[in-house]
Amino acid sequence: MFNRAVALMDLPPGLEEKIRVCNATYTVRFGVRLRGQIHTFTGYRSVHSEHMEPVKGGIRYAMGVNQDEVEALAALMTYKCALVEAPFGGSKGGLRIDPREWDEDELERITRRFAYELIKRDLINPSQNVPAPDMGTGEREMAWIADQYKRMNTTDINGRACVTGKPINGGGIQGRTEATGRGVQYALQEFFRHPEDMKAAGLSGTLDGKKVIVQGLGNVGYHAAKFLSEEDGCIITGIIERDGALVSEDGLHVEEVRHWIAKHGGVKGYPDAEYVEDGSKVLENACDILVPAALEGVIHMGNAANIQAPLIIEAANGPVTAGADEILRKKGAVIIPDMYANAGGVTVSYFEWVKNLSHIRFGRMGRRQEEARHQLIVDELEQLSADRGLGWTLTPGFKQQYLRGAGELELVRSGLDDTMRAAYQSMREVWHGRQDVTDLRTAAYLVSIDKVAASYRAAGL
Ligand SMILES: NC(=O)c1ccc[n+]([C@@H]2O[C@H](COP(=O)([O-])OP(=O)(O)OC[C@H]3O[C@@H](n4cnc5c(N)ncnc54)[C@H](O)[C@@H]3O)[C@@H](O)[C@H]2O)c1
Repeated sequence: MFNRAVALMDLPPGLEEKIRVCNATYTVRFGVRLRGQIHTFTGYRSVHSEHMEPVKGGIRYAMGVNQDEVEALAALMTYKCALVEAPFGGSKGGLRIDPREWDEDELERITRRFAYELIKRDLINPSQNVPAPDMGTGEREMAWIADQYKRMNTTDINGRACVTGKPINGGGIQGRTEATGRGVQYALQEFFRHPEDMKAAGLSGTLDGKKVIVQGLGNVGYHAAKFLSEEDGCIITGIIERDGALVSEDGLHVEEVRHWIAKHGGVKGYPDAEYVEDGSKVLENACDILVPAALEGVIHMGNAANIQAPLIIEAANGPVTAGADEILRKKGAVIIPDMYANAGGVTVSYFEWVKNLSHIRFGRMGRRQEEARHQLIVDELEQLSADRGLGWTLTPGFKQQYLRGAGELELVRSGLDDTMRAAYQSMREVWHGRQDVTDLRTAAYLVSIDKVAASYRAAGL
């Protein structure tokens, strides 16, 4: 898919290869004494592109983690950050572990040891490499990593910015936990503002009443499904989880299904819905919008022709394989690509990082006369960015809300909404503006590779 895009670009000779390759991948194997014996774990941190630093990307805990996967995900982070103008290069990390096999104390020891290995090599560092949550990790793991960094760098005043997705009382920012799911919602809201785009998928009207199937009720899928059903009137007709799927044409109650899973360990037995043991078959059910929000490669050459959804939004990273992408495009389905669709997480991570580095409390100060102070802070942040060539930009909505003394959550939401709208506009200008571009993924690649190339050209190699 990268190749399809670069074939349409006029890059200087050799730059395409420089952008494509992953700069470095560090593999770590470490032992932790647990349950009376030493267990050896394998982890990775891959840096795809350092055209901007720090580099950024989540840390995933899953048994399927391997070098190829983290490198592909690190590359995706480069393009994602460029597309939403978060001033970072791309990185990704992973630990080959099934987190459900270990209790909390054990996971803390494993996480701290993994973090130690990465911190001592500057692969976790506020100015060089800043991880975030991904599959199998969340704010708890990020808090352990931040604390580990602090212990090893006691005098680093910017230490909190070494990782994002932290809990609020540990230097996090409001709205980060749900940011990726919220971004999926904003992306769909933006798509449904454009009749021409809806028409391309054979859809019309608004999100209200649209039938949605979601795969994965984890961090991303749960929040996306919750917001779409509670705030936009979507009907969640299918939820696919590890142990099977639930189907109900009348709509599933996302919060209740989530509670059921927490209590029973899976969806099986949930009342008032049909249970389908082979959950992946439900990806093929008729609906208006399909939201794969769990694993990569779930829509492949083997099932792509059977997918009935006219609109697929890639909430997960890489849920549609390259072969399936082609089949779906030929069928006329529209795919909102991962590099845009799930960029809400890194966008709000960027706000958290800026908050940590600026040592400024975001949000309401309580008094009208604070407005002048807010203006000063905005001016100072922009000046700092200009002086140091950091490329920080405060979006117009964010600035407006900040100046009127909005709370932190409002700031985060408006900044995220601005970002998702602007990035969508940049993709759709290419999608509709060029005869040789017929899909949003190619458009997204063109926009982002162009930005990465511009950075390399400006910096020199
Ligand atoms: N967390 C973030 O901020 C973030 C940001 C960008 C992209 N992503 C991507 O979104 C995807 C999901 O991440 P997450 O953070 O929500 O992970 P998570 O671990 O919170 O949730 C994953 C969910 O998928 C379910 N699942 C696992 N195997 C499944 C299967 N075979 N069939 C159906 N469901 C299955 C799990 O039970 C779980 O509910 C990943 O591709 C991740 O890279 C996450």
